[in-house]
Amino acid sequence: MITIALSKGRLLKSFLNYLEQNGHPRWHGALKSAQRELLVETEGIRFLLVKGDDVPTYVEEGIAELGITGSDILAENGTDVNELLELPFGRCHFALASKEELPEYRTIATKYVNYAKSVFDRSEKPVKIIKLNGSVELAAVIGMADAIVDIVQSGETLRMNGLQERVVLDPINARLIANKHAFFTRSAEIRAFINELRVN
Ligand SMILES: Nc1ncnc2c1ncn2[C@@H]1O[C@H](COP(=O)(O)OP(=O)(O)OP(=O)(O)O)[C@@H](O)[C@H]1O
Ligand SMILES: O=P(O)(O)OC[C@H]1O[C@H](OP(=O)(O)OP(=O)(O)O)[C@H](O)[C@@H]1O
Repeated sequence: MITIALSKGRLLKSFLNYLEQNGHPRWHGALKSAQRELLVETEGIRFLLVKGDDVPTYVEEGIAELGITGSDILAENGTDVNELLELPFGRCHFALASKEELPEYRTIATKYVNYAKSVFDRSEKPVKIIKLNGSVELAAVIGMADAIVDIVQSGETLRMNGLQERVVLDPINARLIANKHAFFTRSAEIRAFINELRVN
C-alpha cells in the first residue's frame, strides 16, 4: 500500500477539481467524500490529510512515500525530499505588497520568513522581518510593517485592504514530492500513481 500526504485545505479542493476533469481515478470518490477523516484508505492507496506545512515532514520521515503540497512551503521549509513533478493546480505567486510605494521597505511582515530573507539577501540596508501566522495584510494596513511578503492569487485580499502589489516574486504551484528512499524502493507504485494523475 502506498501512502500519500495531502494538504487538506484549499489545495485538496483544487486537487479534487483537477482529478474530476482529468481521468477521475478510482480513489477520487473516497477522497471527495472525506469530511473530518484524516486518514482515507481506498483501492490500495492511503491518504493522510494534514496541514500543508506538515506534508514535507511526513514524507521526509518516511511515513508517506509521496506528498502533495505547495511550492511556497517547499521554498520556506527546505525539507530533504525529492521533488518529482509540478502539478497544474494551486497556482498563485509570492508578492511584495504595501499601502504606499516607498524607496525602500525596511520592515516586512510575512508567514514566509526564510523566503522573505532570501528575497532581501542582497539589500544593502538591514531589513527587519516580522513573523505572522495569518492575516498578514493587516500589518501593512496598520503600519506595523512597511510591506508584506505573501501569497497572491486573485488579488482580492490586497484590493479589499487598500494594498498594492509592488514586486511580483516567484510563481507557486502544487508539487508532488517523494521520500528519498521510497523513490528507489517503491518506484513501480510511485509510477502507477503518477500515471493516474495524468499530468502531461
Ligand atoms: N490564495 C491562496 N492563498 C494561500 N494559499 C494558496 C492560495 N492559492 C493557492 N494556494 C496554495 O495552497 C496552499 C495552502 O493550501 P491548504 O489550504 O490546503 O493548506 P493548509 O496548510 O492545509 O491550510 P491553512 O494553512 O489555510 O490552514 C498554499 O501553500 C499554496 O501553495
Ligand atoms: O489573492 P487572494 O485570492 O485574495 O488570496 C491571497 C490570500 O489568501 C491567503 O490567505 P488565507 O485565506 O489562507 O488566510 P490567512 O490570512 O489566514 O493566511 C494569502 O495569505 C492571502 O491573504
